[in-house]
Amino acid sequence: MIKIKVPATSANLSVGFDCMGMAVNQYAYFTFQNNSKWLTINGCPKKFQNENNLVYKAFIKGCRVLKQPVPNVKITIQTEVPVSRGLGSSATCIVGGLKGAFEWFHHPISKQKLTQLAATMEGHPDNVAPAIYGGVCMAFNNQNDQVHVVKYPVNSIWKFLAIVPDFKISTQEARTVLPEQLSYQDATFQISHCLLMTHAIQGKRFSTLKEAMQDQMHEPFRKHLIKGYDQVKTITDQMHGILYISGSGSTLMLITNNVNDRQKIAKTIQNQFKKWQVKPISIDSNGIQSEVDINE
Ligand SMILES: Nc1ncnc2c1ncn2[C@@H]1O[C@H](COP(=O)(O)OP(=O)(O)O)[C@@H](O)[C@H]1O
Ligand SMILES: N[C@@H](CCOP(=O)(O)O)C(=O)O
Repeated sequence: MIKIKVPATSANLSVGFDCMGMAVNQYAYFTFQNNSKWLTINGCPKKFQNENNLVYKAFIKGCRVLKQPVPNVKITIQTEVPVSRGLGSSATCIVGGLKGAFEWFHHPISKQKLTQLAATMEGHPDNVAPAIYGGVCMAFNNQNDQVHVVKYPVNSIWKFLAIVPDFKISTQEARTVLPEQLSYQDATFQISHCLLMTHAIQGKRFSTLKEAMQDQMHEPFRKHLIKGYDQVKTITDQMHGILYISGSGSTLMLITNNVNDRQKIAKTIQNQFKKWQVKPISIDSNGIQSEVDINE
């Protein structure tokens, strides 16, 4: 049996639209086994238990890349990553399915190649890169469509809180609200703030990270999709927190520099949003893990 563990990811990190992401300690587990039927998929909502399942599609893509026939397979999914909440559930499926195919045919695959294939399926590399490498990553495709990944160190002072609303936002839909063009002024603002952010997360200064995490590229257009955003932003601003929309939402990610503030903010938000999940989260530094169990 092939067992694969893929971390959830929080993409964009405020000012790194489509190129920055962070792996976090919530996981999707996928197993791939021989099957007498052509396909069985367990452990996910009924509507995903068919050939359109993203894990299976990625598995097929992996088989095609290897020029191998698609085998009969039983896929079991067990996941802590909520669907369409901006925590990279689709990236876990794509990365897990591709890796599953390479393991199936005992074919090693480099992290770079896996990122390349996964980013092509996902359409942007900012979730798949940290899901594969772990930590905070910057990733982009160059003009020859080769993916570049850089992993940034993060100071252990930063504490994270995932604020997960009780409603979904599909990434596809959240991309339709973005404008088609950006002015030079906004581009300069964004580049400078993203550079500052990559510097600030390595350091300890709260005011520098807060200054850096002011996005102009997607949050102003997406925040209206998240009912409660303004309320949460007011609380976090007043209580020594930094807030950004995780991926395309609906999750809001809070950053503080001490666990006491994080706990107080969590309590205040949970009191006002009883149906939301408010949970401390930390960085996963390993990325995808896989093992083949020959006894199962
Ligand atoms: N557990 C799962 N089983 C099957 N498909 C899943 C699962 N989790 C996510 N997906 C796929 O990923 C899609 C959600 O992707 P997306 O809207 O980008 O949200 P997210 O921000 O969570 O990545 C789902 O519509 C489905 O196709
Ligand atoms: N850069 C993408 C990231 C989407 O992340 P997800 O976790 O919501 O799938 C975007 O902002 O559209």
